[in-house]
Amino acid sequence: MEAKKAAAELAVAEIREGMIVGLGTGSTAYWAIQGLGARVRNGLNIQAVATSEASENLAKELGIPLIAFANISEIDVTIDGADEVDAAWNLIKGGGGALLREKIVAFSSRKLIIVVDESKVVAQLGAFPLPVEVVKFGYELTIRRLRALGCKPEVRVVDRQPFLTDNGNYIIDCNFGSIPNPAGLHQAINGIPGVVETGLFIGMASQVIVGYKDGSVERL
Ligand SMILES: O=C[C@H](O)[C@H](O)[C@H](O)COP(=O)(O)O
Repeated sequence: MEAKKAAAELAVAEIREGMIVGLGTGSTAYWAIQGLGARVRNGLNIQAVATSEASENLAKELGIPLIAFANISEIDVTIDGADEVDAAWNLIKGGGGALLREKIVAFSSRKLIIVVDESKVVAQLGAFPLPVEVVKFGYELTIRRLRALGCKPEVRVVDRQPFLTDNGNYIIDCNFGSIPNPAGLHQAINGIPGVVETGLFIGMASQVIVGYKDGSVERL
């Protein structure tokens, strides 16, 4: 917890008066939203957009003002977590199932700050099963096409029910073991009809902040 919190707090320190801020999802982004809430209570004037219903609810509880997407063209800074980060700052995201909204928000963000603890930093992506969001229609066929790309795909199940994203879709966790060519794989998966988006974030991170168990933090 200390590692995630320390990384999140350093990211929150970069938020300035008047910014539009993207709120990530997950246990590390949670600390960033808490930190932002504290700064808002101390008078910081910002507006936020959220990458999940959970983060939106948390922002509301903390009194962080939210702005509709219709009223903005760009987000100044988004702070979000990741499941894996490689040396080129390519990411696997979606462990919490929020990858589609996260990618939509990240794509329109001038700056994407990724906050992780040290366990997420890897030499090569792929030990963490890659989350892929797919529509329900024909998902059995979509899974076969995913398997043909060399992974062991599994429909994500929570409480013995297929997990549904905030968008009403399934998540297929694709265990590749290792992903030597993240950009190529992202393209191949997104080429399968039925796939909505992959959890591979290629060249999107502008900054990576790593927290360590002893509470220290490092910018990569
Ligand atoms: O869908 C969830 C997101 O991509 C999270 O940012 C990611 O899974 C990391 O979450 P956490 O900070 O809880 O490890």
